[in-house]
Amino acid sequence: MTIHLSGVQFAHPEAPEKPVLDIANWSVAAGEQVFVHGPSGSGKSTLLNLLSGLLECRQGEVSVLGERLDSMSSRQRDRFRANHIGYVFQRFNLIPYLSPLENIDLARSFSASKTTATATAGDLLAALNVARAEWDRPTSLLSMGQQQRVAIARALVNHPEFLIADEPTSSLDADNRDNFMEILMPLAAEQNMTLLFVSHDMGLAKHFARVEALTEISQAG
Ligand SMILES: Nc1ncnc2c1ncn2[C@@H]1O[C@H](COP(=O)(O)OP(=O)(O)OP(=O)(O)O)[C@@H](O)[C@H]1O
Repeated sequence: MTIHLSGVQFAHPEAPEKPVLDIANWSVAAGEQVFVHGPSGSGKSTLLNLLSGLLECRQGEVSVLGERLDSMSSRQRDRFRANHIGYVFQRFNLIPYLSPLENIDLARSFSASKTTATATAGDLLAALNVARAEWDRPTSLLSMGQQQRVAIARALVNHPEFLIADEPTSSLDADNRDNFMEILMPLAAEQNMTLLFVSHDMGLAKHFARVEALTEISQAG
C-alpha cells in the first residue's frame, strides 16, 4: 500500500472552525494511478499537501510508502518528500531564470539518493522531446508546452515512488493538455510509480482506471 489514511480530520490552522477534510479510511495501492476530482475549494490541494507532508496532520494517521507522516517533524517530512515524492504543480513552479538543466539539477540536489550519472537530466529532457537548444536557456523563454515537459523531467529526476500532480494541465491549451497526458501516463506506468492526479477537469478522467470524487473520500464540507 503506498497511501493509507485513517481517521484524518483536518482544518487549516488559520481557520480551525472550518473542517476541510474528514477521511475515515482511504488507500491507494502501489503502482495505482488515481484521478481525484472535486470543485474549487473542496480540499484537493489540502489532501495533496497532507500526503506530501507540506501540511501537518494533527488528527488521524497518514501513511505514505510505509512511513507515518503524522508522527514526523516538519524537517523529517521535508526530507521524506525530497527523497520519495515527485510533484508536478499547477503552474509548474520552475525557476524562471534557471535553465531546464539547472532546474532539474536543483531538484536532484535536494534528494539524498542523488544519481551519480550526470547525464540523467539531459537523458530525461531528451526522452521528453525538449530540444537540445533549449536545455541551457532560461526556462522563462520556453513555450508552455516545453515548460510542462521540463516540469515532468524535474518531478522524475529522483525516481520517485510516488508522483503527485496538482492540476498540472490547468494552464495549458487542449493540444498541450493531451500531449501532457500522453507523456505522463506511460512514464508513470513504465517506472511503476503510484500516481495521484487531482483536477476539476473531468475530461482527464478517461486516462485513469480509478476515478474518485473528493466527496466520496472525505465527509467534510
Ligand atoms: N492556508 C489556508 N488557511 C485557511 N483556509 C485555507 C487555507 N488553504 C486553503 N484553505 C481553505 O480550505 C479549503 C480547501 O482548499 P483547497 O485549496 O484544498 O481546495 P482545492 O479543491 O484544491 O481548490 P482549487 O481547485 O481551487 O485549487 C478552501 O475552503 C480554502 O479556502
